[in-house]
Amino acid sequence: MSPQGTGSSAGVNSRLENYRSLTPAERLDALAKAASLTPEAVAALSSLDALPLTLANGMIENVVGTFQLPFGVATNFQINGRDYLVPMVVEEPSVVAAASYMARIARDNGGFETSSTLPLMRAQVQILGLSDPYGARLKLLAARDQILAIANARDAVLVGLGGGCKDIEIHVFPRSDRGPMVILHLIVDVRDAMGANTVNTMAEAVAPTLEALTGGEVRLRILSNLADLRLARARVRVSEASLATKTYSGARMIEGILDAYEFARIDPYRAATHNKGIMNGIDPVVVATGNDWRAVEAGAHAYAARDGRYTSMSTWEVDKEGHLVGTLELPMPVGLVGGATKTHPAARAALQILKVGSAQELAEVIVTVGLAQNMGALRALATEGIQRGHMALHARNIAIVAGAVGPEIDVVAARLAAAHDVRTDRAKEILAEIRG
Ligand SMILES: CC(C)(COP(=O)([O-])OP(=O)([O-])OC[C@H]1O[C@@H](n2cnc3c(N)ncnc32)[C@H](O)[C@@H]1OP(=O)([O-])[O-])[C@@H](O)C(=O)NCCC(=O)NCCSC(=O)C[C@@](C)(O)CC(=O)[O-]
Ligand SMILES: NC(=O)C1=CN([C@@H]2O[C@H](COP(=O)(O)OP(=O)(O)OC[C@H]3O[C@@H](n4cnc5c(N)ncnc54)[C@H](OP(=O)(O)O)[C@@H]3O)[C@@H](O)[C@H]2O)C=CC1
Repeated sequence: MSPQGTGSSAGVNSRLENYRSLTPAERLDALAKAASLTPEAVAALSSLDALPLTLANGMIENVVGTFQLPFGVATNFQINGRDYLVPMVVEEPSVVAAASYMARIARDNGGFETSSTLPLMRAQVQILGLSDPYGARLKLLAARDQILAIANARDAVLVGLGGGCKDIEIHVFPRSDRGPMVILHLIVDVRDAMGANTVNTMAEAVAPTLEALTGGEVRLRILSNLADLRLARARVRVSEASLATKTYSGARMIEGILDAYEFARIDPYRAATHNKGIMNGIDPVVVATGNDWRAVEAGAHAYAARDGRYTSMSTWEVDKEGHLVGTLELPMPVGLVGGATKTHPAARAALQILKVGSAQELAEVIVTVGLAQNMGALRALATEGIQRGHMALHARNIAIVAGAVGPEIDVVAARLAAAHDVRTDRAKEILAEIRG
């Protein structure tokens, strides 16, 4: 069986109909054709040894083996008029399905729109032992060009690419439990890198000069994961009609989504779960592309608390035409070079599937998937509840836990889902019946 595309204006067609009903091998074949994958990328995705031990041993310490996770592809994404197939590495069922479903609805409404800022990262240098922190601030500001020159001397490659240290900021904490603190921020355009190593090198390089300029003593020299100058944004606008189901009207769906959003906006207990739903979309793409998901998580949650109160990362509202409008803006420090992006063969294959031309474009795609995932979860929660769709897909996991193998897995899962009774003990009973 082969999926049929329904056409798209440019390059890849992400509308792969019947994709879910294929076998993994057939899906990979269809993906290879749709995304024109190289034989190396196909081999990396089909191999049971996608990360050879020799490579793994070079990546971290005390390696004893490798750990595999499912690699799926979300379909239907259209962003700024261009189609994207989205690689997602995740252990949780219903995430890829929900992203694909919401992308399908968005696609029928013109797709997602995105934008982003320049890839600017912050490195912090902590200066202690000062009795005149405001005086030190002015000395540092006066030496701005000297500090930029020292930082940029550490990365000729980056400067040659148009990046490098562009500015400094001084943050003064006149009183702390450890005395006055002056924190110098290096603002660095890291181009297509995540940039942590790059900015850390620069922070360490400028430290002796900062001590000489201020008479203080430098302690920490490290990037900030609150990358609030490196933002990616996504917006979706969908009609009432496109949200309607057999059971719920579009108007009821929108009211439910607005109630759910308001709950997350005012209550941090709900906001944490709402935002986890957003990260359900974001982390799998970050992991698939070999990027640092801890950095992305840290930045996203810190940004959600930037006004001093933890709240929803996304917003949901209704425009004058009655359409539901969702937006998401997050720090998105991800790269196409550096870290594991070029080391891990499957991460290289993921970037080939995405066909992004810059780290900024990758960041925009990732934030879009987060917004789609949020819409999927709210749509389910605001009406039928999460369990029907999620547990039906989780049933296959439960079948495996109960001991089902091969074709038994789908048979047991289908019976669990049909009875809306997805439990391991029930799965064991069904398995015993099948095996006679
Ligand atoms: C799960 C669905 C999509 C089913 O929804 P459905 O209405 O049963 O789906 P459908 O069978 O009508 O299919 C519609 C589309 O969904 C996709 N789809 C549907 N099934 C599959 C599948 N098996 N494999 C691949 N794709 C699938 C696919 O794109 C398909 O269109 P097509 O392209 O075929 O024309 C829906 O119930 C849903 O979106 N639920 C939400 C799921 C979710 O949010 N999961 C996250 C885990 S729960 C959590 O951790 C977060 C949370 C919820 O706590 C966050 C929060 O509280 O805010
Ligand atoms: N708190 C945190 O989040 C921390 C994270 N990390 C880790 O740091 C790693 C990411 O650091 P990162 O600096 O991105 O990685 P790398 O140092 O591996 O790569 C960045 C370098 O690649 C070179 N480069 C080549 N082409 C480009 C291009 N187009 N754009 C930008 N740079 C280019 C640059 O110079 P050159 O060729 O001269 O190297 C640049 O300095 C991740 O593994 C992360 O986990 C580390 C410390 C802390």
